[in-house]
Amino acid sequence: MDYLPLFLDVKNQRCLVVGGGDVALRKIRLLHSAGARLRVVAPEIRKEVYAFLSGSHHELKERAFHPDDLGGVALVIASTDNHAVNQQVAERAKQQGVFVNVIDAPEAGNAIVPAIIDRSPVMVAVSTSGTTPVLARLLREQLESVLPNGLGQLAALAGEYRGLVKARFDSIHDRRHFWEETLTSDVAEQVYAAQLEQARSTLEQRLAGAELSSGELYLINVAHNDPDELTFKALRLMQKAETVFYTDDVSKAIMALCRRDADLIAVKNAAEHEALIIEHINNGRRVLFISADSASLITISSNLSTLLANKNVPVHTIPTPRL
Ligand SMILES: C[C@@]1(CC(=O)O)c2cc3[nH]c(cc4nc(cc5[nH]c(cc(n2)[C@H]1CCC(=O)O)[C@@](C)(CC(=O)O)[C@@H]5CCC(=O)O)C(CC(=O)O)=C4CCC(=O)O)c(CCC(=O)O)c3CC(=O)O
Ligand SMILES: NC(=O)C1=CN([C@@H]2O[C@H](COP(=O)(O)OP(=O)(O)OC[C@H]3O[C@@H](n4cnc5c(N)ncnc54)[C@H](O)[C@@H]3O)[C@@H](O)[C@H]2O)C=CC1
Repeated sequence: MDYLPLFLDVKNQRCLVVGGGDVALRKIRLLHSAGARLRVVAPEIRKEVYAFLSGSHHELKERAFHPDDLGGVALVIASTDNHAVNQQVAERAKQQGVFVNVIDAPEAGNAIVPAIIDRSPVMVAVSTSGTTPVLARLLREQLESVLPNGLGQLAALAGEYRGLVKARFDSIHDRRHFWEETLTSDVAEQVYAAQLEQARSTLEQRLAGAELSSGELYLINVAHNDPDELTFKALRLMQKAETVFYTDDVSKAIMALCRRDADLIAVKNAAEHEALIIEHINNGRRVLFISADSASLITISSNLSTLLANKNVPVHTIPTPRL
């Protein structure tokens, strides 16, 4: 990882943009929409910038960059069309310990502006670490087309209820379960259909009536060991599972798609882990057993089915067994 992705609160923070051309305008709009106080320095500043930054808490200076411009700033964008000037701005900013984004030479600076999907409060940012900005844009466009418009409203609504949900469920595990179910339930559909009041009442009903979660078991065979060959269902379950038992023949690329906070347990001899698997399920956890070896999956599947008989535990097997 060459860059650390982070979301910064720049409200009321002084941010310096050196340059006042097309690219600078794009960055100025972005900083402005995040509530920054701007200082723009350039011999020629596009007129849109004046129209845009009319408030008194912004400073516009129609002259070349001077190192004193860095005084008191939280973040710098070097966005002139003069490579040497951009380098100088970057050097000075880094000397002063201020993060700087350089629009014509990312390696000269230490911050990158990503392609952004803004469904505030939900934000998605894509970067190619400066290698291929057009790819970042194309990915952003693809993601835009699959992310519902109402995503921000859903997050805002859920945010209002976090305190109540915390009070309702003692363990983080049950809270997580509640949110995973709720955020993929009718509540989400109602928010997306702009029926906010209805969504609110459905959420409240779920909160009032929700039972403590029961465990689940997912059995996935990844014979191909290639992430591109995974089905949507396999991926969804991999991202739901809180405990993952895996055999060492599963590729790293596939394991990387499991949820980040899952407990990963390496398995040599599946039979030795059956009791532990059952224990996790009985504790209400969603357990995944994943292997590239179909024989070991068939064995564990039939052993666990016997042990779980009459327990009403949902079991999902992928690929679906053919009769
Ligand atoms: C390193 C970075 C610096 C930074 O942080 O600004 C950078 C650098 C450079 N961009 C160049 C060119 C173009 N950039 C765009 C567009 C975007 N560029 C953005 C970010 C970044 N660009 C950062 C890396 C992001 C990452 O990690 O991937 C986006 C995502 C965000 C934004 O700027 O707001 C925004 C898309 C927003 C969106 O649509 O969502 C287009 C137009 C297009 O694609 O339509 C072109 C013209 C096509 C071309 O020439 O490639 C050049 C060559 C200049 C030249 O040749 O003269 C350099 C310099 C170099 O690479 O050396
Ligand atoms: N990061 C990105 O997304 C992209 C970066 N680029 C790069 O960005 C560069 C700038 O592109 P544009 O904004 O379109 O150029 P532009 O010509 O519209 O603007 C250049 C600006 O730099 C200012 N400037 C020049 N010398 C200065 C100095 N000493 N101090 C302060 N300001 C100074 C000018 O007054 C002008 O406002 C291009 O040369 C290209 O290398 C181009 C496209 C996309």
